[in-house]
Amino acid sequence: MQMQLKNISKSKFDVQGEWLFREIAAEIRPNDRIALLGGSGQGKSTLLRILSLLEPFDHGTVLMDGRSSTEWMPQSWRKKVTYVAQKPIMRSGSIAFNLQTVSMLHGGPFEEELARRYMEAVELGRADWNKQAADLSGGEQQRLALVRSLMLRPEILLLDEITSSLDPGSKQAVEKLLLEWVSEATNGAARSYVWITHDLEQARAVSNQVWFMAEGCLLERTETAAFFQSPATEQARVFIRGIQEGKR
Ligand SMILES: Nc1ncnc2c1ncn2[C@@H]1O[C@H](COP(=O)(O)OP(=O)(O)OP(=O)(O)O)[C@@H](O)[C@H]1O
Repeated sequence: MQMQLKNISKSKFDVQGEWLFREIAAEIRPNDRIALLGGSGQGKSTLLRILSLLEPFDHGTVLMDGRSSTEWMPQSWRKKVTYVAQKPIMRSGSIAFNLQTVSMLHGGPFEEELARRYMEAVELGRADWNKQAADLSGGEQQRLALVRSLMLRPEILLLDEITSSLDPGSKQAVEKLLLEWVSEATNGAARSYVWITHDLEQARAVSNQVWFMAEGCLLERTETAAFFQSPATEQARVFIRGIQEGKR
């Protein structure tokens, strides 16, 4: 699955004639592992929500396999491209009910073995499936939401700070699972992800490319090692230094 972003622009909702971001041009190719980096409020989440057709945009075109998003049924698009939010939304009911949501929505059989494998991989293997999802901790909900998204068998995952509430052990488990996931295929089609993170160690570990947003633009789009060794822009240098100094 190949996605192309052709000059996507989004205006600020509160200021006429001003842009949240402008003319974002990029592509997501099979097997891409992209870390989307940038300061707070750049519109990274908004961009991912746009790419999963959860939000409109003002200018430009998004294409999947050469067809514009306007030619796709949103449900068909979202079956291939799944956005995983930072704040998980649980359906009221049990863990089992939440896991079965996907098959209910798509009218297919519930793939229990797959669900158990993913739950195990995110260290929720011992969870009681009869427990109310609302009673899980924030980090547990975050992992359950990821498993639910994986059950959709997407080809492109758009991950929005999905380990922000996790302890280091669970965070590593999620990273390992997603690295395995992206190396496998969905019905013969290669997978890819775009992963928003503020954790530079994580970006290094999970990505082979970086998209860096600043000043309302996609300022850098480069191979991960090159981005960290010698960022091309002053903005990226300041951004990396700022995070590193914040950690000391
Ligand atoms: N049209 C718009 N759509 C969405 N957000 C907008 C818009 N116009 C202005 N904003 C503001 O821009 C910011 C965009 O937030 P968004 O979550 O997309 O950024 P982000 O880069 O993901 O930030 P963070 O790293 O803090 O999560 C918010 O402060 C929001 O209020």
